[in-house]
Amino acid sequence: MTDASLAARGAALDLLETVLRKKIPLDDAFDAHEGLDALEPRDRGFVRLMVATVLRRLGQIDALITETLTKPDPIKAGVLDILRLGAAQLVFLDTPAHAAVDTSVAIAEQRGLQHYKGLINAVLRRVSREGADIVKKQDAGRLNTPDWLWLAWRTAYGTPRTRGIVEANLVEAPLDLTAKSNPHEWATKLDGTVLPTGTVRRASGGQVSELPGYDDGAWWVQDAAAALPAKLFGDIAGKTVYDLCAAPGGKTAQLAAAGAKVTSLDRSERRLRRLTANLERLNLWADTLTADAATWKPDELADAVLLDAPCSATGAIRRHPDIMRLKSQEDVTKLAGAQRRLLAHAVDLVKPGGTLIYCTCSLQPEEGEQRIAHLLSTGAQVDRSPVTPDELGGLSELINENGEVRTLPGQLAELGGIDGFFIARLVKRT
Ligand SMILES: C[S@@+](CC[C@H](N)C(=O)[O-])C[C@H]1O[C@@H](n2cnc3c(N)ncnc32)[C@H](O)[C@@H]1O
Repeated sequence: MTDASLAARGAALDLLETVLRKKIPLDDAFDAHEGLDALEPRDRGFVRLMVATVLRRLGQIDALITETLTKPDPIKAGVLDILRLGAAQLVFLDTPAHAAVDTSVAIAEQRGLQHYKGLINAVLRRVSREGADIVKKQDAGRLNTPDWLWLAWRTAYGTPRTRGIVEANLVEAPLDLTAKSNPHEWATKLDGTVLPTGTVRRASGGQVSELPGYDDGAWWVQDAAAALPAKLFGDIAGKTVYDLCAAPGGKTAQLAAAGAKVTSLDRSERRLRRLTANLERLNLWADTLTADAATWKPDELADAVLLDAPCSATGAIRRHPDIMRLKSQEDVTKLAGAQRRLLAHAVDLVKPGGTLIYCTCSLQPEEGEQRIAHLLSTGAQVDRSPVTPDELGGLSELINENGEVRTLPGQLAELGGIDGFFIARLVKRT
């Protein structure tokens, strides 16, 4: 057991505790952890993989631990987290048994939990012997999905499509990139493929910043579904666009690359700094502004407005499994209220005849379909402008009966799936 392997497990334990108990998103916890910089990139990658696997498979792992516990007594949170990380390595990450068990016992010692070393050793040895058979019999998709999400998705999409969502959420998403131009050329250079919608897709893994074209700003990371809203403005060259919730800037970059005159707003100064840095790398330009999009009053109305509203992000669980452990139905209700206010105000920022696109990376109808239905029921001066299959590379299954885009993670499975997204295009009445 090396110092590095122990340090990696220690960092993973810290991160798991930060997400599960302090309710801090994994990306933020990762950025703030001081010990990670001392690790090799490969070990840092393994830390993230261990934590993401526990968060993705928490229901299965907890059921497995319960089944293999020698005594049914409740276990201390710190001990449980060590067991969870150990079990994830043994059953899902193919870590050799001695490495997973020995490091787990050593971490317990380091954290003042020496009293539990015997229990950790016994449970993990049993998991290493019986774990694979036990998880084979589990209903993985259902066990790992919190009840509130399972019920909400079944109500909205029915059981077969919910099955598709939860199965897709078990697997890490591929790496999707938007190329500034020539996606086919970049797909060849990056050993990827081009999806019907134009996204360049390659298998996940490795350091993104080491890939060809990163330093030259030839492309940026953006899920295939997240790349759709900006495309639905059509030919946007020379038009004024307000990107109201813009950071970290994936959609601003698309609009700027397409020749639009973009003003990018975000309430968070910190996130807006990331947007500026991203645009700099890409050699693209937009006006930026820290402001509340629910009240911001520009001097002029825009040809086009994009509202990529803050949401529960339940469509992005493949990439961010922590969402399942952090969000609740109360969050969805609260966010829907904010979206309602942002959407009503966004209508007022569009010129007559101009286009408003509303989108969220949520699977919850309260943050998608219901927001548009509600807006239209209030008599807002906009009409739906239905999306047609040719605008999505022929993928008609991504369009609902109202001409809105509704993607589900179980769709396009043969191509590697797609994040869950909702997109509505509206036109301001003249
Ligand atoms: C879904 S993210 C946007 C992603 C971005 N459009 C992209 O493509 O990279 C939502 C953003 O909305 C911002 N936000 C939340 N409430 C806001 C408000 N009232 N006014 C402006 N920005 C807001 C958040 O800081 C966050 O950066």
